[in-house]
Amino acid sequence: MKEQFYYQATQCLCSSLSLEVALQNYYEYVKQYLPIDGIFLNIYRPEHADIQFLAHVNEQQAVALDKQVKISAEMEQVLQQNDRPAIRIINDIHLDKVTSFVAPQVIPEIGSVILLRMISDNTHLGVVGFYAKQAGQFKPLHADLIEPHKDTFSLITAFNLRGRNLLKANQVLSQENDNLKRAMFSPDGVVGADGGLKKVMVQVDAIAALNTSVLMLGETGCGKEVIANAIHAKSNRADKPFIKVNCGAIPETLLDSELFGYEKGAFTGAETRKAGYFEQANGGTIFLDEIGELPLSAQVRLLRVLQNSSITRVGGHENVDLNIRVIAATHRNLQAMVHEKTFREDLWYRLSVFPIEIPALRQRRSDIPLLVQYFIETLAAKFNLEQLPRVMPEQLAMLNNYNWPGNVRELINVLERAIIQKPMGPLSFDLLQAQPDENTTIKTGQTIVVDPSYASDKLVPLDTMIGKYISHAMRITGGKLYGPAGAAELLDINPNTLKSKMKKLGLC
Ligand SMILES: Nc1ncnc2c1ncn2[C@@H]1O[C@H](COP(=O)(O)OP(=O)(O)OP(=O)(O)O)[C@@H](O)[C@H]1O
Repeated sequence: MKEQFYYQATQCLCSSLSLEVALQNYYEYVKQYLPIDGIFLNIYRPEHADIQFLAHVNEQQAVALDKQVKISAEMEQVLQQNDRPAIRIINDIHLDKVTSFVAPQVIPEIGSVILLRMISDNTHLGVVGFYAKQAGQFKPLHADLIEPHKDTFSLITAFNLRGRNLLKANQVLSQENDNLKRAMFSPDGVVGADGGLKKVMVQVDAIAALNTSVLMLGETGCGKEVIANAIHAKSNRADKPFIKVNCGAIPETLLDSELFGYEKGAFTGAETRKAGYFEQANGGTIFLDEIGELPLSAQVRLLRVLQNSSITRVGGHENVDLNIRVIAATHRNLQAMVHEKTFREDLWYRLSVFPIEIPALRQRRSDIPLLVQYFIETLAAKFNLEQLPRVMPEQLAMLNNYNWPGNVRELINVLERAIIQKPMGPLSFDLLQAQPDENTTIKTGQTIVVDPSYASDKLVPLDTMIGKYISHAMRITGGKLYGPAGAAELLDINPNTLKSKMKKLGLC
């Protein structure tokens, strides 16, 4: 019977890597042979002068514990006596100084207990306590039954402690990793805030708290809106609206009503009063993207609004006072436009109080690996991938060397395409075959070879060709359709016509 009991009980103890689960399985088995109400397991930690409870099981629960009980120097002396018996029956807990002090602090209802010492590498590791709520429950035959389990208990506890230490080390590492990421990715979602955009972020920090207008300059897709967002998030308007207006995407005839709103009955179809973007942004920040695309007539009205800090809705007479911070952005050379008289000088002065120039991605290549990692994580979450796809070094080198005319937006598109094609990775990237020269910009009318294989006698349906050509243009612009250097401009077609063509061809 003893062998059978030993065998079965050992099997239970080795049934799980989780201490409390193993202990529960063990308890369920041995309680058939012992008058016990529960089992606890603790270790002695001389370096902390305490006893740490690791697990407790009883009829109701099986829990992992991390509870420490400080002990006196006198109690420590007792624990350090190596000649203490391997197993002891304490039928009245009050008769044992250490146990009566320690055990009730974690498990209040102990009347009697059998303590099984665990030894590891010749040192006292701790004890397993088989307890009953009532006093006087245990006999030597009970101790005889469980005494052979002490080595197995010592072993699984030592392993569990090693596991816990590894887990702690892992948690520390992952915390450090998070801290590093936070430092790299900055709380406002600006990747490279500590790298290639450091100078920009110094300017952001300097200007955020003020109400000064900011003019954001930089190529398309380089992150002007991201930085505008960061300014807003760091300002005392952070809990107020941030309204983005793409000045290049609003048809000239609708500009006034979109920007300044309208009164009921102002024009056919104006059935109710509507607040424009400026009113919606009141108290917060308005981000006027593609400001260089505003026609001259609209520039005058914008200047007036900025000077008076108020608007008048279309069809109305009342002035609506505004408290707004203006951030404008453009990829154009506004100063040159001022010289060409396509941008008003007075508006330029008004907007360019504090210009911030965002460097192009190719001017801060050191941010590319960070951006790649960040967007792979973002896209993996978007596509519900369980594992992050890998990027092989030679592919990363390719991304590092590429010219990035569409900047970060193009990088996101390249990564998204690669992930869609091979979600498990390793990712390979489909960059523009001909790497544009550093100083080359793509101009309207420039020849683009879409796919040389079509330049043969074998003809394809016209829509296929058009679809391919549009996709190619979108790739070049990093997905930008509207505005200067957008696909519509490159293809010399009205953006709305292009959009509907894309819809028809299933491209968007
Ligand atoms: N530093 C960055 N950190 C994280 N994401 C970025 C960063 N820069 C750009 N992005 C991402 O790249 C994309 C394009 O950025 P954004 O819209 O800010 O560029 P933009 O310069 O305003 O473009 P456009 O001139 O076409 O309006 C966005 O999805 C944005 O989230």
